[in-house]
Amino acid sequence: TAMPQPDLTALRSVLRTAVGQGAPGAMARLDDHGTVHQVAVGVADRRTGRALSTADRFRIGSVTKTFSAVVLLQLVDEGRLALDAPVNRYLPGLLPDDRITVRHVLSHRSGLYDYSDDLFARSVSGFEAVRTKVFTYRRLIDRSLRHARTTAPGGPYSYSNTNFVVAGLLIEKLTGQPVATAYRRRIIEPLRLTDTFYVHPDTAIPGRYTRGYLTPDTPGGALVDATRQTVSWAQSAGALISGTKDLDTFLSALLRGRLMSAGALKEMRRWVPAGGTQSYGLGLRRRRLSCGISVYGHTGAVQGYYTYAFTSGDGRRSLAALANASNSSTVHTAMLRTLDAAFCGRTAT
Ligand SMILES: CC1(C)S[C@@H]2[C@H](NC(=O)CCCC[C@H](NC(=O)C[NH3+])C(=O)[O-])C(=O)N2[C@H]1C(=O)[O-]
Repeated sequence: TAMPQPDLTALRSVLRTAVGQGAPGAMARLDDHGTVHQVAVGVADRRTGRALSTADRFRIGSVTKTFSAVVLLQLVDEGRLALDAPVNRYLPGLLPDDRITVRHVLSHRSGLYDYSDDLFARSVSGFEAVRTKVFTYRRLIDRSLRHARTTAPGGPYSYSNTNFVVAGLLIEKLTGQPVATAYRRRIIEPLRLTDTFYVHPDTAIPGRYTRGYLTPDTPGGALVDATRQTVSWAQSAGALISGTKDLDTFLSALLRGRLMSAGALKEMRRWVPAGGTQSYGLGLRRRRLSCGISVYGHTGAVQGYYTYAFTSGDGRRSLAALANASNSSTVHTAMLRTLDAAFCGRTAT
């Protein structure tokens, strides 16, 4: 079925609402069959008042999980990884249960506890305690294993950053390279993503970027400039830096089958329920929108930055949206409506 025309008036209005709800800035880049629409509202820097631009780079949080899943599915295509093999076959002794498979990890059905729940129970002090810290993957996994598992392997979806730290370990073990090299050689260079970087443990965002602001838990508290951080608590689960153009390019290429075999993409799109109108595949979300259209991609929430990167089933209409705020359910709820404006158009309810 033909997709409704995007509603650019609604898109601009939604971004203004997000800024009205406390985000210093909000922006979106919509690539509709090659016709590009770009909207930016508010500021990239509260101190200087510099206007936000869709050319500004930002931290994409868990959209990183989709990049990590792509690398591992390419390794499946290369015959170097089996989705239904135990993780411990590749990383002997890592996990306390040989029944946890690679597929369980990539679909958040491993039962591994999410260590970040402990880290950020108190948003600002939790962030300040780790913002310049450098963790090893194994230290993060050790933090998770101190807790009981949330489900038996292969049980219901239960989102956990720990799963994509395991994914990072698998990438490094199977490629013999750091994840930065795997992202660069397998995705960034082939797609010419000139705004996409993995700089961990460096805290600086290369080139031109928007600052990111963490909303404190106490209502009315001062925003915290969270721009400078290692994101070492997340790494292969959330430390990539990118831009709106690159995210549109990446999601479109992914859904158009340019990053892996048709078989591997089919595996990536085997869905499990993930709450509400969402499903989860392998490092990939599917959201069914108010008009019944489903879109494919991932959201990201890292201190200071909310990212929304989704494309249509045929990969021909892609939206990348960003608010330089976080820990704000009102901003997040507003920003989710960029998807309805972009893909449902005037039929959005
Ligand atoms: C499932 C999510 C939303 S959370 C998960 C991951 N981000 C994190 O796990 C960081 C959570 C702390 C972020 C922080 N929140 C707090 O400190 C709350 N106490 C803030 O908002 O700045 C990511 O990114 N994912 C999003 C995803 O996949 O969409």
